[in-house]
Amino acid sequence: MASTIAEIPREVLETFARSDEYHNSFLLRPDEGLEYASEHIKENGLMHHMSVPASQGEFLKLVVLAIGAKRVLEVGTLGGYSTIWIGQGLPEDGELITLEISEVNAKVARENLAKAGIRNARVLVGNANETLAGLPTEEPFDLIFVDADKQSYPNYFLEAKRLVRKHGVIIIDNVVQKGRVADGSFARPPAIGVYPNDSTVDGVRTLLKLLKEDKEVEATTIATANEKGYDGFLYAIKL
Ligand SMILES: C[S@@+](CC[C@H](N)C(=O)[O-])C[C@H]1O[C@@H](n2cnc3c(N)ncnc32)[C@H](O)[C@@H]1O
Repeated sequence: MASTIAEIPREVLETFARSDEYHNSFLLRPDEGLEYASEHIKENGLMHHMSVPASQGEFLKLVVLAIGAKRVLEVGTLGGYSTIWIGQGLPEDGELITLEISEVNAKVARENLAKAGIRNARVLVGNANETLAGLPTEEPFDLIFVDADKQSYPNYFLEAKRLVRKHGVIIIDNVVQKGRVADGSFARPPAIGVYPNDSTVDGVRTLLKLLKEDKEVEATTIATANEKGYDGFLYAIKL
């Protein structure tokens, strides 16, 4: 049985993209560093479609500015596109740590960050599950942005909650996935018979179950419709 929710007609996707582009044309300023990064990510064969859309990058920067963040942690760097947006919101003495499993991606990200003039960012290479476990709680983060392998989301959330300050913000990307997360035909692994099996969906579902029981955070899902289709991110505050 194929999922019906996941299949968004092309005309609808085009409407999302057109609308996003229209709004961006009024709200986003051209930025050489970000434009260079997008191209450099493509030239190096990285999966550029995995970078956040520009409107979401601006949102991350706005959150950094709104909460006066000085220490930010990102899980999932790719080529550093979202890292640049976050870095642009940070003050001179701010600190940004971004975690990436791939040495190749990290190299491209470091080049992009240097070109964009983001000097206070460090890319730490390794499996984020292990890197996070080694980060101390003594210097908590103001904002943590999670955008890596979805099956690790439950652990990334628990680590983020441990490492973020009281009333700090945790943003977790791709929690809607074109509606697949809420689509019962995507079964928990191991899937059987005709049912599709998707561990990225399962990671988000487990995260949502954790949040339902968690009295230490307040959270909501912000759905997004843009050039990348229909998705959403989770916005949480540690109480
Ligand atoms: C969606 S991309 C990140 C996009 C980036 N935040 C942006 O918007 O520009 C996810 C990244 O997470 C990395 N990743 C996947 N599993 C990981 C893991 N276990 N530890 C650290 N990084 C991981 C991937 O290599 C990939 O570069």
